[in-house]
Amino acid sequence: MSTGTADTAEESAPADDQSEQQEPREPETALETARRQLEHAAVHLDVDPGVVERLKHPTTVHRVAVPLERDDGSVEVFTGYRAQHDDVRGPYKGGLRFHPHVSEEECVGLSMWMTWKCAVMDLPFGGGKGGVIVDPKQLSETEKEKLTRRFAEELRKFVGPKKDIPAPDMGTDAQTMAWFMDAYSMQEGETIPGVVTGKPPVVGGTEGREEAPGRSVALVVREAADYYDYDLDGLTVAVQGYGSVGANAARLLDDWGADVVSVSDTGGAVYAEDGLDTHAIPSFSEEPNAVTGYAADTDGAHLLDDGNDILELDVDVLIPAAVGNVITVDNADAVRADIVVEGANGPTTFAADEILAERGVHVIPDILANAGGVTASYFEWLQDINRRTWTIEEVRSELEAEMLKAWNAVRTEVEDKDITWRDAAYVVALGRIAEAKSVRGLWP
Ligand SMILES: NC(=O)C1=CN([C@@H]2O[C@H](COP(=O)(O)OP(=O)(O)OC[C@H]3O[C@@H](n4cnc5c(N)ncnc54)[C@H](OP(=O)(O)O)[C@@H]3O)[C@@H](O)[C@H]2O)C=CC1
Ligand SMILES: O=C(O)CCC(=O)C(=O)O
Repeated sequence: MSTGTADTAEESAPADDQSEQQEPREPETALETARRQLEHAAVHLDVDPGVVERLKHPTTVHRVAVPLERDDGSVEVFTGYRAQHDDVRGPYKGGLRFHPHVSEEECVGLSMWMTWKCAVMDLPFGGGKGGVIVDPKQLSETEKEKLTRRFAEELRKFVGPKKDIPAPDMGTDAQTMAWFMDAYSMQEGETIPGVVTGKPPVVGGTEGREEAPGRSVALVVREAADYYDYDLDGLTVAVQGYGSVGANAARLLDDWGADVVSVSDTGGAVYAEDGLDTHAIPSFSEEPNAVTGYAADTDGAHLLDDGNDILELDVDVLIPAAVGNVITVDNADAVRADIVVEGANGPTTFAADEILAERGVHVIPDILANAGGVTASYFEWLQDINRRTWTIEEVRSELEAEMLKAWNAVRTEVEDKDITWRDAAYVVALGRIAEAKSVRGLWP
């Protein structure tokens, strides 16, 4: 975080000039992982190498200074980014993160994953991602609002319902999106709900957006369990991260009969052999850091020695749903789950992915598994444009239909080409993007 220094708002050159020949460090940055995944998957598709090369780079990265007057009267200047990766299929789309580890490189990597995610789901969007380097837990509600409004003002020229549509991600939520939409609309002189998605329904948000990424993770777990002949009833599941994605996935799987034996947050991981009562554990937005309290108060539940041990539990399905780079070369051999369903973006490094593949662990990638979030965002965008609201039942049923369509498209590539789920998801996405580029005649 920069304090008291005036980084002027500026548009920086694409953050992409590192040597691609260097041996990647472990853990890799999101950008390194995204590029290596792209190269790996492109081999399985007859696609112009020029297109692949272009897709390793973002179109633009906006870097802005976000000054904030704190409640005590002092002024701090935070740095924010918006990376815009590719828009051949439609406006840039992707979340905004408030987190101390936000960086330009991370935003670029995450924006690349958004491009693939939207293409896997066949949504008319490209990929974007942004954020502010800040720990939102250290800000009061008023400070969060002021920071969000100023960030929206700095990004105003670069976003819009037909240009780039932000949404929630780590450390941001529906309230953040409402402030962002209000600040943007005030500058534009009219209410423009479609500038962001993930808003509260009362200001143009859709029902079901908050639960959607977790719901899609649960749907994918259900399909993967069925594909690999596991019974959903009694399926053992561990979930790292008990926020928007993790808690919604855990609770739905619990409702469907799975045994969610462990969940975690930054305070630690709680374990109960017979399954946890997931509804009794408050999620991050309901009460941050509540997992440890639940463990202390509940018979039959205990904390694991180290929160990260959750990744090495002997369960049928592991759902990393917190942050990136948690499965690395250091622990990939110790993962004992049969199936990993990625709730977070980029939880598995490229090298760890190879280890898991060699060991026969099936990894269902983020760009498919957590795509329910952006799919519900698409539904919200449609509702905003049409000034018409959908019921929660409509959202859930359309979401399930879209997820099954994407799952089947990816499964077909897995079976036809005998490749991993990640490569298959990339093949589906890349095929659509390359075709769009070819038809539009965009070059490079
Ligand atoms: N929200 C969305 O719409 C979407 C989010 N994602 C991705 O899902 C992931 C989680 O996002 P989201 O659920 O929104 O985030 P939230 O901010 O709602 O929750 C994050 C959760 O992860 C926990 N956490 C953070 N670091 C660790 C760690 N090292 N070990 C264990 N738990 C940890 C937090 O714990 P604590 O409470 O202690 O801070 C919190 O419970 C991110 O990778 C995000 O990009 C993907 C698709 C859509
Ligand atoms: O809903 C969206 O637009 C994007 C959500 C997101 O950031 C993600 O899927 O990683």
